Amino acid sequence: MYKIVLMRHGESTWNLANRFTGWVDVDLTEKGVAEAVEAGKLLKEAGLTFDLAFTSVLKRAIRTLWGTLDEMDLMWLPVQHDWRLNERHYGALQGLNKAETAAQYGDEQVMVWRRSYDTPPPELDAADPRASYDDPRYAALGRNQVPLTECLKDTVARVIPAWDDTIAPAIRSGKRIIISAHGNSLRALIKMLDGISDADIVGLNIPNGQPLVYELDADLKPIKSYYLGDQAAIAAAMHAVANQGKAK
Ligand SMILES: O=C(O)[C@H](O)COP(=O)(O)O
Repeated sequence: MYKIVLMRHGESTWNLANRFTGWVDVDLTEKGVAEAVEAGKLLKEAGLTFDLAFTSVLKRAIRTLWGTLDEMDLMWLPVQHDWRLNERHYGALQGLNKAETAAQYGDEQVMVWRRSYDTPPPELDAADPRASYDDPRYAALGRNQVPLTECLKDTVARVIPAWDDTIAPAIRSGKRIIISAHGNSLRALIKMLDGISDADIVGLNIPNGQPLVYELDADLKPIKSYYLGDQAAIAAAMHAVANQGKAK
């Protein structure tokens, strides 16, 4: 049996401001930093430790990992940064307030943009300075690999190869791993692991900074999964994430 840990980054400045973030590289709030440390405490209490970490190329996930590993006295751990673990690209919505967007376009439309499996938000213009073409962290990617928007299906199409190419082989080789990533890149991974349908994935919301343990069998199929920490607080946090896209 293998045990792996998935964790969404702690609260970011744009989580606090309720803005669509996607590939925008915003930092953690003080609360987000504290959540990362608290996650480290929970992991230690659960008797978990790691040999290798995976994260995205966005600082909210990286800094969360740092805070957690620091608390666990594991700052020496090898870390693989992979753009394929980035948040889902939120297209032209990036930077907009979610509740204001719902007030303008309606809760239903925003729900489609946030949670439908295969309808992406409106695309960024390729000439928009917010496009990531010139960002050095994506220099190795072809222009057609740098998204201007993504639906969850598009995110699945990059997260699963990251799992197959690097994460799954590391687990099979016996490495105890933690993945610090994002709400929607983790939804993509969990969809695959748990075999969740395109319709049912709409209802899955991931709270910030809470370690999610997956116990996997020899074929890397989940035996069970559970969040560490205060279960009522976690349920409330998931509910709050679900409601972020509603007009106030
Ligand atoms: O990119 C974002 O805005 C969030 O990290 C995830 O947002 P969502 O829960 O609205 O998809």
